[in-house]
Amino acid sequence: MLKVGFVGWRGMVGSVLMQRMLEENDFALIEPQFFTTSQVGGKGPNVGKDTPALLDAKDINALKAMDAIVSCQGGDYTTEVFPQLRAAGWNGHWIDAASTLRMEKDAVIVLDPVNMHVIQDAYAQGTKNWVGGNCTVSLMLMALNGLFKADLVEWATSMTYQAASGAGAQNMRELLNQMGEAHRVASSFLKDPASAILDIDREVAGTLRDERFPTAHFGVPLAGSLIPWIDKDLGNGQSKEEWKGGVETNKILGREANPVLIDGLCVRIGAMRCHSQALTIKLKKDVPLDEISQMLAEANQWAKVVPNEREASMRELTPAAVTGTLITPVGRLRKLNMGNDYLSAFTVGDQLLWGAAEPLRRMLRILIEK
Ligand SMILES: NC(=O)C1=CN([C@@H]2O[C@H](COP(=O)(O)OP(=O)(O)OC[C@H]3O[C@@H](n4cnc5c(N)ncnc54)[C@H](OP(=O)(O)O)[C@@H]3O)[C@@H](O)[C@H]2O)C=CC1
Ligand SMILES: N[C@@H](CC(=O)OP(=O)(O)O)C(=O)O
Repeated sequence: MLKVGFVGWRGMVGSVLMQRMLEENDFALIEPQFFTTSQVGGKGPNVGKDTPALLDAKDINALKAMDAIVSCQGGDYTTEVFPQLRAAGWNGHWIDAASTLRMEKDAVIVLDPVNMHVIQDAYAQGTKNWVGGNCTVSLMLMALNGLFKADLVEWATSMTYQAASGAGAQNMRELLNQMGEAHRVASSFLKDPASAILDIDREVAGTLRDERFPTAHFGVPLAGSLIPWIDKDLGNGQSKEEWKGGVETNKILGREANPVLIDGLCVRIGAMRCHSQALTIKLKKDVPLDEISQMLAEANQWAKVVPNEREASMRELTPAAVTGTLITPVGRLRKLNMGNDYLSAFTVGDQLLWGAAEPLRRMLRILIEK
């Protein structure tokens, strides 16, 4: 049985991973060892079987005893520990949620429903570093898999609506505190059906701009507003999140030599854990919409096509409908006025499931089944 070490299992991504592994009965197939950076000697999570006490996640000798290590601990941990482990001669499989190693030559970005061929080729060539993709990129590829498989995409722009969870657990809490504060200042007006909406709006706008409004994590209000920048400023007008859209998509697809052009704007909105994105896709040729829908629906079992109708879009193509599920619905499919080779699409996906934990879980499963 594969000895698998888990680091970062009690964080937000790690907890979702544990939940999914329990649902799929993965722990029955491995010998798990849990690590920690803060609670050495403590008890690991309940995974349906006895596990040894928590070991120190920085103890290279303890880590070296593992056949595979799954880390959801974060980029700083990877930067510190991974090179030491390899330098110490460890030759096991490293599966990571952090972005640190994604673009390294000896690492594969894993999203097996989309790039099983890339994973299998790399495995055969001895690759041992497997990294989960950026959530926005993975969710876009899960939904649009059919179009990429058919090599129909000449270029695409992605305009995103990204949830608070992408910024971390503290940011989700802050969003709710901001919502609460906005409601609090308006509550006496809301109780009075005769109150003027512009009075309510003035109170809310006032608190959003008040220096006491809770913004320690986002830096600015998100509730009642949005933030049109995610991740670092690359200095060329592009955010790092936007840069990832192009480079990670092509690396996942194994198309670095012949890249598909992907670019867009990434925006944070007040959703909890589902990222959405609106795409404009330039097709290589005019393909009828029914054929496109069929390709998308057949590409993988999670890419559900939602009819481009008001009711269905409002009910099925929203963060509220998708949160906590593995489906990556795609809808608003329409030929744009620019021409029959211009397609619009809208997708939604849970950024902690397919956006983070699920590709790692499935990669571990691929290794278990080898
Ligand atoms: N958030 C996201 O949407 C995504 C994140 N990722 C990547 O995954 C990695 C981890 O992110 P995320 O899960 O958000 O990180 P978290 O901050 O939730 O967890 C990271 C670690 O913090 C420690 N920790 C300290 N206090 C607590 C607490 N109260 N509850 C839980 N854990 C605590 C734990 O380590 P210990 O047990 O050792 O103390 C935990 O493993 C990052 O590299 C991120 O880039 C990837 C895709 C999406
Ligand atoms: N940057 C993403 C979340 C994330 O963790 O991305 P990455 O794994 O590429 O660092 C977001 O804010 O929504």
